[in-house]
Amino acid sequence: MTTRIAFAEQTIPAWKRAVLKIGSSLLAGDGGLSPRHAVHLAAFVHACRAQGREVVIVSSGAVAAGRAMLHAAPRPGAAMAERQALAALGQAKLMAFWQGLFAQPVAQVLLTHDDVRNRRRYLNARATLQELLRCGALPIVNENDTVSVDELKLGDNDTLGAIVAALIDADVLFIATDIDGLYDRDPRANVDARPMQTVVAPGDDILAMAGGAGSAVGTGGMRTKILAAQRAGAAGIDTVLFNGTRAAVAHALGEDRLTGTRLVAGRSRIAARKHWLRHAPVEPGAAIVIDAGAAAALTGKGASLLPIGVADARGEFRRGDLVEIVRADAAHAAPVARGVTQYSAADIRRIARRRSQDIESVLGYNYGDTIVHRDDLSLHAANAQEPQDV
Ligand SMILES: Nc1ncnc2c1ncn2[C@@H]1O[C@H](COP(=O)(O)OP(=O)(O)O)[C@@H](O)[C@H]1O
Ligand SMILES: N[C@@H](CCC(=O)OP(=O)(O)O)C(=O)O
Repeated sequence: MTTRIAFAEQTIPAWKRAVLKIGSSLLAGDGGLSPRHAVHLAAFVHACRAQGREVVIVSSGAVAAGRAMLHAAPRPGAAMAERQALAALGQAKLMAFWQGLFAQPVAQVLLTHDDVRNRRRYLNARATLQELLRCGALPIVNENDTVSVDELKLGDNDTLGAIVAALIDADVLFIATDIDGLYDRDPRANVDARPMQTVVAPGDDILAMAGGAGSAVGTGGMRTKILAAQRAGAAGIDTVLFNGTRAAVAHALGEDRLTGTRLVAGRSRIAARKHWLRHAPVEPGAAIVIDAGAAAALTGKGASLLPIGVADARGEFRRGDLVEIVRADAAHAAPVARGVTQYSAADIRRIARRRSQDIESVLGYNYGDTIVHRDDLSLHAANAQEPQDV
């Protein structure tokens, strides 16, 4: 009998914020949700939080939980409406299941494709997740299956994990599954499949190694995990695949020791973000108009843009749009920078030249002290004092 070659242990870089995606294959037992593997994953999350690290869970399992409530068997190819109904039945069970494994409050976050495609909803989802982390809750994300018809569907929770990782600016995406990691061939069909321990910038050759789901409850298989790693990598985020059925593996991971596959992003997070800021289309005709003092603060001090240095807003744009930042004095006509605005044009006209502390009293609400945060801002080449990527 041939024994499959085992993965060796490797150290992964220290991280502060992570997404942990947990597949149905780890949660669904014979009679619905089973804590058998989940307890080890909960212990991993607990250990990370005890070290001051932040974790957002992306958990599958609603469909499997709903199915168990109806005592129905898995049906590959079940109609969309059937899966949606099962998810609606099982989602509350899934949250109760996780709450039973954690002392701190868990928070349910359900997302569809629309929530991340639409810039404003994206920002609102991000703000909610950040606030949940700040107040010490444990966010547990799933796809909002009830309303996810084809064009809204993210498709699988591996993709959702990558999207959430980018959304919260995570350092790493952990994907817990029922196999030790990525092999160079589908290990179900090939006993001599070889472990892939570290892959830098996984491309199509790596995708070609990955097959479909391994169980009746899993949906995407290794292929969607590699696609998720590519998506996370485009945002500069590493992905780690590990076997969530093995308590010792989950325990070691809490100490940055990995037995599994590390898929390393081909670019840094800052480079990915700056690249997007520099190349994404801006709102046509829209600009935030700033004074000379603000221009000096942005270009010379690397500061965020505050309302005190804003003179006006040009054109119409909404919170979350990417807009040009220009100087009020006609002698400096070229744009200074571009950035993602936290406030709409209408709001900016009302809070221009005001102190950040006054935003709330002027608008009746506030989205923070800055009009454009430093991280959401890219200086134009003529002003840039930071290296430009391509
Ligand atoms: N090249 C490969 N390396 C590792 N696993 C693979 C590969 N190709 C296909 N698989 C299958 O992918 C399965 C994991 O995906 P899936 O069943 O969707 O689980 P989950 O519910 O955790 O998302 C494994 O059990 C394995 O059978
Ligand atoms: N949203 C679905 C999960 C879909 C999914 O991608 O499942 P899996 O392949 O097990 O991660 C559910 O909660 O059942």
